[in-house]
Amino acid sequence: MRRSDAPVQHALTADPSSALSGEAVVPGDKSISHRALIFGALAGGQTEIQGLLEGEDVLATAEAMRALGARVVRDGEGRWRVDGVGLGALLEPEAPLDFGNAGTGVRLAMGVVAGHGITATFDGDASLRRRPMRRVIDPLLRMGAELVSSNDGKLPLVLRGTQDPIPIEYELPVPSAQVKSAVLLAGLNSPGTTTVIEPSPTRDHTERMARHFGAEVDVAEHGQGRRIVLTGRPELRGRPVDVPADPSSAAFPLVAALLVPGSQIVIRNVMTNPTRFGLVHTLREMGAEIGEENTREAGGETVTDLVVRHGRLRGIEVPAARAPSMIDEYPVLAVAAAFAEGETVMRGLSELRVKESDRLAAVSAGLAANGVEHRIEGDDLIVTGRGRVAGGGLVATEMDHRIAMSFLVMGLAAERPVTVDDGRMIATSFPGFVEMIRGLGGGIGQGSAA
Ligand SMILES: O=C(O)C1=C[C@@H](OP(=O)(O)O)[C@@H](O)[C@H](O)C1
Ligand SMILES: C=C(OP(=O)(O)O)C(=O)O
Repeated sequence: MRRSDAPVQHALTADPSSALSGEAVVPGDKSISHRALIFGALAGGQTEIQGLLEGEDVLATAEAMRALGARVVRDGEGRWRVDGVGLGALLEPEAPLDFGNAGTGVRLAMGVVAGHGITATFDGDASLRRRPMRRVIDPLLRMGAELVSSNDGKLPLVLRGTQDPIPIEYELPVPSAQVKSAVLLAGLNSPGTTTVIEPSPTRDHTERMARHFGAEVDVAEHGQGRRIVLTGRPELRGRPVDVPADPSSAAFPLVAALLVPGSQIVIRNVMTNPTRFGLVHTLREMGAEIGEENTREAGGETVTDLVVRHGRLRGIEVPAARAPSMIDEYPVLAVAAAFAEGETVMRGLSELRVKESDRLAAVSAGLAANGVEHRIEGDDLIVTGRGRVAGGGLVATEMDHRIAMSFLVMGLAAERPVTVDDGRMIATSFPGFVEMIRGLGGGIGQGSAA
C-alpha cells in the first residue's frame, strides 16, 4: 500500500544495474555553500564563489541574503558573486524569509538576524515546519534576541535581533553544527567573546570560514569535544571561496560502486575534512576498498579523488561518537549494511529523528519494504545483512532527499527494482543526481515499478 500521497508521476525507479564505471561528478559542499553566501553577505566588499551547490536549499539562502541587503549574482555555472553589506549593517527584510526544506539555512540565518537590530519572519516547507527550532532559539534569547512569535517553538516564527548581542558561553545540549554556527554567527556582532563548547566535534566549516573572512577564532580540545572562542566585531572582508565536492553527496555513488558487482569509479575533488569523513572510515572497516589519489589543498580544505571498487562488505559496530562526522550518511550506510554479511550495529542515532524526516523511521520502513531484516533498539539501528537484497519495494520519501537517493542506490544493487514515491526533494541537495548515476551506467527512470 502507498504510504504517502505523492502523485505517482514523481516516482523514480532504480533497476538492478550492471557494473558502474567512469567519473562521478558531485556538486559543491552544501554546508560550505550556505556559509559562503552568509559570510559574503556579512563582509564588506566582494566575495567570489566557485563551485557553489546550486541546490534548492542553498538557493533559498541566496535569496534570504538578498532580502537582508546583500547583492547576490550568478556569474555562470557554480560561479557566484556576493557584494556584502558589512557586519552590523544588514537590512530588515520586507517579506518572510522562506527556507524551503533547509534546516541549515534557516538556523544559521536565525543566528545572523539575532545579532542585528532587525526583525525577520522565518518559514519553510511542511518538513521544515516540523523540525525543532528551540535548540537555536534558546541560546539566541540568552544573547538578547526576542522571540516575537512562533508555532510552539517551530516555524513559522518571528525573531527580533539585537544590535548589541550579549557575549555568552554556551555548552551545546546536542552535537549540532547548526546550533554552534547560529551562536557563533550571532556572536560575530557582539562586543565581547562568544564561547561554544561542543560535547563532541561537529563539522567546523563556520569556524574555518570565519577565520578565512578575517575573524579570530580559537579552538581547543575540551574533553571529548571542543571549546570554540570567537572574538566579536572583527572586520570581515570579502574573500574568494572555492567549494569542494560534498562528501555527503559523494556517499551515493561511493556506496553504489561498492555494491554493484564489477564496478570501478572515480569521484573527484571530494572534501576529506575529518569532521565529515566518518562514512569512508566506516566503509573501510567493513572491508571496502576506497583509494585516495591526488590529495591536495584547495580553498582551505583537503580534497582528494576517491577511487572505489566493488567488494564484499561485512557487518561492524559503528560507535555513537562517530555519528556527528557522518550524520547525514546513515541512510545510505544502512543500505550498504543490508548488502554486507552479518550485523551492522549503528549506535547513538537520536539526531536522525529530527532531520528532513524521522530518518530512523523512514530507513526502517524502506528496509522493510525491500525485505531487509533489521531492528531499532532505543537510538540504535541494527541491520542484518545477508550479502543480497530482494528489493522490489516502494519506499516513502517523506520529503527527504537522502531517503530518496539512498533507496535508489539500493535498487541499483538489489535483485528487483526499487521505487521511491517522490524524487522531487533530491533537487534540494543534489540536482543532477539521476543524470550522474546514468552517466556511470546505472538505470534510474521515472515512474513506479512497484
Ligand atoms: O551545519 C551544517 O551545515 C549541517 C549540520 C548537520 O545538522 P545538525 O547540526 O542539526 O546536526 C547536518 O545534518 C546538515 O545537513 C548540515
Ligand atoms: C539534514 C540535512 O540538511 P538540513 O538540516 O540543512 O535540512 C541533510 O542535508 O541531510
